[in-house]
Amino acid sequence: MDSHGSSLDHAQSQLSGVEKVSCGWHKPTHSRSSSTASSRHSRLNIKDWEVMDDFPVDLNLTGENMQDANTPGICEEKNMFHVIFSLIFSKGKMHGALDVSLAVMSVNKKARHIDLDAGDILYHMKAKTPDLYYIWVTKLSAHRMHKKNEAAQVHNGFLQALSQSSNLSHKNSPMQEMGTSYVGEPLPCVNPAVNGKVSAWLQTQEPDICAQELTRCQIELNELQRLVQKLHSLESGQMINNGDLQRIISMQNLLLDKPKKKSGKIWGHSHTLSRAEALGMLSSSHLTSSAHLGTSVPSIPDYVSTQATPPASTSSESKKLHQDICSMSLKVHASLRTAHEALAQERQRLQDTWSSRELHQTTSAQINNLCSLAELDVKSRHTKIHKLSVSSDSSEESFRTVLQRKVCLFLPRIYSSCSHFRAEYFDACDELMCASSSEMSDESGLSDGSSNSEPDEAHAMASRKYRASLSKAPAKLNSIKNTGRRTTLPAVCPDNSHVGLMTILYNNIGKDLSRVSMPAALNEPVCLLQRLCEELEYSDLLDTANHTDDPYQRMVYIAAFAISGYATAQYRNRYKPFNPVLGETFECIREDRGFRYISEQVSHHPPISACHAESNNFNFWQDQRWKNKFWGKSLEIMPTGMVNVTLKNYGDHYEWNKVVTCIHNVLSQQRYLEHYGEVIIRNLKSSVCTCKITFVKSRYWGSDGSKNEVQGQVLDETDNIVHRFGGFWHEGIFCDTLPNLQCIWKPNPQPKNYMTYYGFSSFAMEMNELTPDLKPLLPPTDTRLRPDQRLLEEGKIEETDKKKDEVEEKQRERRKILAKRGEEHIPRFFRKTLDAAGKEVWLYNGTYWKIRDNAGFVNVKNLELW
Ligand SMILES: CC(C)CCC[C@@H](C)[C@H]1CC[C@H]2[C@@H]3CC=C4C[C@@H](O)CC[C@]4(C)[C@H]3CC[C@]12C
Repeated sequence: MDSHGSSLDHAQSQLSGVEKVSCGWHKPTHSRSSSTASSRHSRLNIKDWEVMDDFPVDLNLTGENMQDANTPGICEEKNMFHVIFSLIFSKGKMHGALDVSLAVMSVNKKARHIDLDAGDILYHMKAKTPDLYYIWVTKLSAHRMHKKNEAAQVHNGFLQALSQSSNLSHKNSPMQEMGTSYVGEPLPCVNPAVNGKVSAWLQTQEPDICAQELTRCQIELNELQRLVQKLHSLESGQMINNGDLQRIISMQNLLLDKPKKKSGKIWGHSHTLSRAEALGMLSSSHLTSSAHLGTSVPSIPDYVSTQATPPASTSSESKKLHQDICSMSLKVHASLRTAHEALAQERQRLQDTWSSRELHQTTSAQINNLCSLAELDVKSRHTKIHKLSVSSDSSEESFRTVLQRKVCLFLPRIYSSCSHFRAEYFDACDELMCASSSEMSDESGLSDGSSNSEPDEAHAMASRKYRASLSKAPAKLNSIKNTGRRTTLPAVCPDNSHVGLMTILYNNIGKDLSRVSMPAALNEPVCLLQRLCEELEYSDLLDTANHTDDPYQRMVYIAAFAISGYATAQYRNRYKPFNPVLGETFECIREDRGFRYISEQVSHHPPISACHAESNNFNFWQDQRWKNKFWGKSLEIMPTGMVNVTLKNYGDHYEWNKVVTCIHNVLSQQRYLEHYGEVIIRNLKSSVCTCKITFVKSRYWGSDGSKNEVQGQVLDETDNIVHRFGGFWHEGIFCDTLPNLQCIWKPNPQPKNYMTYYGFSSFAMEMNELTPDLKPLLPPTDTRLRPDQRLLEEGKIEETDKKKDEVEEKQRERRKILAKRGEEHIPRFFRKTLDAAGKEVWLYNGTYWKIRDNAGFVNVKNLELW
């Protein structure tokens, strides 16, 4: 390997901790969740982050001159990185690859972090030393630049190819068909070849606005050119040939260089005209006395006087011509402007099409490169919206807009809030940093930092085994039971693939996703309060736990319940739940499942939803708030609240955290959800056992079969594994250490045509149902009575949009009134308090069911929210 190559190896060996969630069966550290990592994160400064912006791309750069462009070693870079940047982090095995040039790259020099977001995969890396950080950033940047220039070349080649192939079609250009005279050579700025090709290209999708605009532009430009030529011929009178011109110019210069004293002071100072000025003078002066032209050359005084008093005979004609040229120029300008707009739209459309799967599968590598050009521009926008990430509990309203030099500002609390996922990342790094020398001598030069992780093969085997066992296990039948509730929605979901999310996000830079008002077509007819209730779909697992004497087995059921809440995400990535307004409530009484649930939006800034459910077997409560982090293509949602469950028979109080939910490819139709990180379940009433669940981050290089994997262990007081279980959060959980091998949980089958109904499960379909007998019992704040959500459910999209604006406006007004009075909104059914760890939590205050069961909401004062 050449010296460059070995330095790369060395660099690789030192680039630690490609972010990962370990796949092995290792024991959890019994420290309290992510607190140590959090404090470390909180020290990171927002202004230390920078999004590596697109390098200036010179469309004409060739492979050779790229070497000159201050980018030493580009060719070697190419060899080293090939088209993709390979990530190797386990004993020399190639584990993954991503196209660095298409990823959004953010760096933090101070912390030596490099993040690459390729939409499907999000890598967080940390260099061990500043030198290595520098080497890596330089290499990655150089590679990105190289790729972009390469793409630019392909783009040029593509255009050229188009121009050659459409020479014929150009002959029949619309302009000629319309009989426009086309005089002389084209204007340099309007290359008819390119124009013809572009319009030919665009015309394949007739009727195409771009083609029309361009045609009009071309016609106007030709008209303009005709006028200019007329002006020229008028001015020259077709009497001057090139030789004459030369002679005139040089003589003029001769005279000008030695101006007569008197005449040189005409403007009060001696004025030596430049060659260009001389030309201008000539063109004007010879208008004055065309009879002299070619035989005598006017002197400065002549010139000046002719400027002052142009002969009447020609002035009106030339004036008219000038006016025509002026108005035609204005027209051309306007046309070009609209053409530009049309092209911008066209580009967006192309980009959307590009995102569609079929195109991905069928296009050639060349087109691929061409599209990456469009991506270049998209990325500079990404840079600007990168800051869309924000902590929901930000006291500031806004995130800062990214600076022109693309410095990306992340709020520090994003880090301080980071869940296990980030915590693990840091732990992994630390581990690596300590591991040092032995790893450096490792042949691959890289380590995955998970020294205690199970070998890949064993892990793969285990997950295959779980999957096979799961597929054999029958689904629980409770979903098929007739509940007497509706089994479908009143209307199918709207197609929202046309909604340009990019524009929405771009126009809302600095706002939390939950605060961005989106078109109704992006919403699903449930709100977040209802979405939280959906986590109780498999409450039967809690019932089982409450009837399981063995505390370790009990824990297995609690763990399965914690995982089951994520299952619905599999089909729910196209729409966004409604954001509840402050004071909005939602109740859900399920006699069939034996629980009743109440939730309330208790805070608006930051948005916090609190909920509580009770049954004969358990109590369940949580307050959910989350922070978003936008990485350029993916959006990570980091919930911060804890989930609580108490079991009536054993007095257990389980508490656990939630993992990160990542919306991959958030801006495109390839959007999908992934959950990753670690959940630690503790029983606050007993230390007999704890449980650690790992939501395995998908490996890009893995087949789809490895997606959504979950593994867990129940550990005794001395950290011995008592039970192991695993599976997939969308397919089920299997435990092979229980007395009989058992499928502990399997999601209910989806209802018929679920994709035309927002991907809802049967349970979700039942959420917003409003029956006549229920209506009078609900408080007016109940989500079921929210008019915009109801309209959406009925498929009335336009009306929903209007109503949604009204509801949101009303909320703003209420807030203003409160602020004026210096008052604060006080939630009705939940109170804020501190838990044992000193964390702020929202607990049910017991009043909701009291009112409902006694006086009824019609007899008490309620908020009027809509
Ligand atoms: C722009 C739109 C159309 C994209 C779709 C965004 C959807 C997928 C997002 C918006 C809000 C998100 C939810 C916000 C909060 C939580 C609570 C957390 O504990 C689990 C994930 C969950 C439930 C998220 C799932 C994904 C979600 C529903």
